[in-house]
Amino acid sequence: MEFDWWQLTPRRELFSVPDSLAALDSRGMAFSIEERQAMGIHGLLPPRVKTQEEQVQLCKLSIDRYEDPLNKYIYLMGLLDRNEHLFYRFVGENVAEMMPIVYTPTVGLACQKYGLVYRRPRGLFITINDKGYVYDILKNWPETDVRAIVVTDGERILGLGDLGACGMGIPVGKLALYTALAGIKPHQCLPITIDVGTNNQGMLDDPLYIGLRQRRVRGPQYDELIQEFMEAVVKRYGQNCLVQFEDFGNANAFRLLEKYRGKYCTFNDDIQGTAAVAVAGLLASLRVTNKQLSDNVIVFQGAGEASLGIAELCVMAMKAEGTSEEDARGRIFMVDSKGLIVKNRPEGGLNEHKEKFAKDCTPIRTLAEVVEVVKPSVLIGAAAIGGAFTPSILRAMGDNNQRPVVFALSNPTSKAECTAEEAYVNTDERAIFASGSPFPDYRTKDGRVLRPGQGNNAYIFPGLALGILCAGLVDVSEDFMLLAAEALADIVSQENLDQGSLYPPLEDIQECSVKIAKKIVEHAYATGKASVQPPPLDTEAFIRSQMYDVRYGRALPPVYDWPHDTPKVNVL
Ligand SMILES: NC(=O)C1=CN([C@@H]2O[C@H](COP(=O)(O)OP(=O)(O)OC[C@H]3O[C@@H](n4cnc5c(N)ncnc54)[C@H](O)[C@@H]3O)[C@@H](O)[C@H]2O)C=CC1
Ligand SMILES: CC(=O)C(=O)O
Ligand SMILES: [Mg+2]
Repeated sequence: MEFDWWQLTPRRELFSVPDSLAALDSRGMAFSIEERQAMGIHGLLPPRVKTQEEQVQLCKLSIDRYEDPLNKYIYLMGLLDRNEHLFYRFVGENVAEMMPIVYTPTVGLACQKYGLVYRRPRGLFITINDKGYVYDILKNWPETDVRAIVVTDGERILGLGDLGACGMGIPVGKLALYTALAGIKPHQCLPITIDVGTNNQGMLDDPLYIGLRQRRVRGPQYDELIQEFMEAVVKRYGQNCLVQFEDFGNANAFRLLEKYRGKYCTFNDDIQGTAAVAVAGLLASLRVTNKQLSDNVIVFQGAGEASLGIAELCVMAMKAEGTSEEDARGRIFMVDSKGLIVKNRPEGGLNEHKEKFAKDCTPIRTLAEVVEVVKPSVLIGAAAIGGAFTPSILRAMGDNNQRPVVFALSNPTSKAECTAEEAYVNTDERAIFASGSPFPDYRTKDGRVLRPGQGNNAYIFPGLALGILCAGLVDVSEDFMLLAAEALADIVSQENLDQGSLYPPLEDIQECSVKIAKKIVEHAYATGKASVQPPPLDTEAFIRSQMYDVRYGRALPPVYDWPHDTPKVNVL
């Protein structure tokens, strides 16, 4: 005899009508008939029951209907608002296609138009006017079990400059990758924008601008707000809550990293995460060039967060090869907006970070001249000057090296120093190329397909964060960054290298995150820095057990979270 679904008592008392309508979104037509009955939502959905796989196919059809990437972004964010499981499954199964939308380059466009694309609340805004009340604002966030925060003050959004409160797209996008690429549970992630104003006149004049209409507050007021924020995070979520600093302006990024590292569970993604992904690419390139890192001469276009972070980690990696610090620094040349960084620069103005790489020679003004004089084997761009690697610079790299290494790391695509095609065409297809934003495959004259890898910190921060959370690591010291770089480089296969990529394919990025996390956790225990006790018997199994399951769970009976009033420490 067939079961009569109507015999189940609808549990209407648990859901008001708006509740049930909102609940519908969480899995839509995937609710079984039994679930629909029990939840009192029978009839509110079309009769057919769909599998999540079928829903994923519908997502693909839906997003493909949009030509404009910003519309694809709006579609994806809408999906995230409605149905988290489906969003993460869809993005996770289509990483190569969806990352350019959730992340660079489209997220840059979304930030520039955030007032236009903003639909529903996502993340917390803390303004300079909230000084004294930051903890109260954190208390307004409905989730109590937050383990990871990505915070920006919007001053240097990708290479697009100061976008003020519209920078919120970046923490939202980065944390979407925390879950999509490393399985960190979405409810444990909190995007935050600290709004102290913006110096971007275009934003201030824009009727759609969503932030405070004032110029940036700097000095003690700013520092006090950030300090209050850090303390409030610990008070609300515990000392193991990770705070990833993202897209702060140069001066604040370095200052705040120095101030908070070792005292709070924090890292700066633009300085440290970028360093790890670039060094991973360089380590992988050594298998093509048959060199040691210390055999290379590296020129950086840009001497900011990304470049200095990479340069310092290169020094660490060269020292690990047995090279002295002096020799290592001697192999690294940095070019900023005023030219090659040299001692006794007439204009002065070298900060302590740049000073360490200053060369004892006469000033050289342009990158082209530096390349001509220094003859680098590696050229790395992170100055947000689109097209800075001109065809003649690339040709010089090709003339001076059998396999020149060229990294165009600036984001978004419009700021890339050169395209993959330009790098290949101007070096007789000998360049070993990577870029911050994705470039399409390139077909060589003899018909091979080169798949340029994406040298983007997205290969690092999700796995790094997963490892930090699983180990309960608070002091994210530089050895963890080198370890993450080595772990990522180790994953690169000969096939990847043969296809011109220094990174594993984006399709494998979730597995990369687990491998990076494993190394982080093992090192945290080996160095006595892990606070989760006892140590797991099987590290990888433990990590996997903590990860978010994109499949729908059972909808019956309704599950209510235990009300955590106090932060839970060390338990994922
Ligand atoms: N691929 C990746 O994972 C990452 C890429 N980036 C990208 O790197 C770029 C720079 O970011 P940050 O280093 O954080 O910025 P930053 O503001 O700290 O540094 C920019 C540097 O570029 C230099 N610069 C400006 N104009 C120049 C010119 N005409 N010639 C030479 N140098 C010049 C500045 O003097 C400064 O040293 C951005 O486009 C950002 O999106 C940043 C972090 C990660
Ligand atoms: C990728 C990244 O963090 C940036 O471009 O700022
Ligand atoms: Mg960044």
